[in-house]
Amino acid sequence: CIDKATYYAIDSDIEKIASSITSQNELVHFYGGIVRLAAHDFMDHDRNSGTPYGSDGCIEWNHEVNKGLQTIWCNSCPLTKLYKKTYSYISKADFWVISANAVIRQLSKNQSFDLANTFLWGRKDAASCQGAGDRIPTGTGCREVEDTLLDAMGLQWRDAVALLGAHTIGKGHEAFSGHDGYWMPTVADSLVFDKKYYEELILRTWRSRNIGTKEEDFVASTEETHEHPQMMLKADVCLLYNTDRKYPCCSKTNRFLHGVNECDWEEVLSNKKCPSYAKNDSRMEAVRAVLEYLGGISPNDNQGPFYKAYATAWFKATTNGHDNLKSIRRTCW
Ligand code: HEM
Repeated sequence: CIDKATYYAIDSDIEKIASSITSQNELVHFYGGIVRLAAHDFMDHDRNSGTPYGSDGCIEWNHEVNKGLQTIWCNSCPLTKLYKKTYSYISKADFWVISANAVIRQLSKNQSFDLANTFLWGRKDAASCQGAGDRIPTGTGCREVEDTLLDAMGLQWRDAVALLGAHTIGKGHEAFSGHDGYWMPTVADSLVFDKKYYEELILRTWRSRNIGTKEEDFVASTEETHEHPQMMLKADVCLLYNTDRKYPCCSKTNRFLHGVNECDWEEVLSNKKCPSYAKNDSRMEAVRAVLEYLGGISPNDNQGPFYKAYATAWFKATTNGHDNLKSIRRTCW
């Protein structure tokens, strides 16, 4: 049984670990890594396979795509130690989802976004999940998002767009995925779970980076990126622009900084505008979702549409493939 007291005890234990981390950069990775861990556990679900996997506490740790997760879950990692010391009577899969829920609550605006009411427990851990790593998307674009999140996991575009909004927290690492940078302009912004991901996506000039390598992605053209590069994956930018059709490209070709076109800082890309989707393209559903989660005309602080969609998508993703999960009780006694 998992009751409310246990659920919130995990939340507060994670807050305690976070408060002991003094470096902001490490804190960003601690928080971001926990949500990524839960996501990698559920993104291997394939409803069309004889081995559907999903949220089952099983990850192919040595797979390239999971690099970096071992800094969150390992014998000496605070999260793992917490689990082993106090909560090992519940499944790892449940613990990872509760931990990610805790991160999201703690980093949400006014700590108001609490996923406790939609949390279900009872996931069972799998001892092995061979091939699971091959199912996790690496960021090549929207064909891959369709294959994984839509076709295999059975989600809608609006769910996929909401889940990718989690990139508002955390960062990419040169040493792990090879994608170096934060999705947000500042480290402080990367510690807030809000709709800023969509604002950044739509408002900035994004130009292709790492062209011709397997780390192809986008970097923001902005003077605010002094402390670190601000980046987006192809899987992020393709929610608005058809980067599967044209890459390299630049999202806004008519902006200038110090007299130089923002697309032409490293490569000349001002003649390669990222194409919009045709009106009848099924991916317009993704574009419409991005616009919806902006919450109205900018600037505004309306987190409602994003939080609502995220809760729906997160529920589907974390319960996928399970049919016997239960709500948390008021008390187990
Ligand atoms: C198409 C799907 C996705 C792709 C291609 C993708 C790709 C990536 C990549 C390449 C990184 C950087 C890893 C590193 O270098 O440390 C990353 C980090 C992250 N991802 Fe995703 N991701 C996807 C979906 C998701 C989902 C569904 C979630 C959660 C709902 C999520 C949450 C995160 C978070 C929070 C981080 C930051 C990790 C940290 O700070 O260490 N991602 N993702």
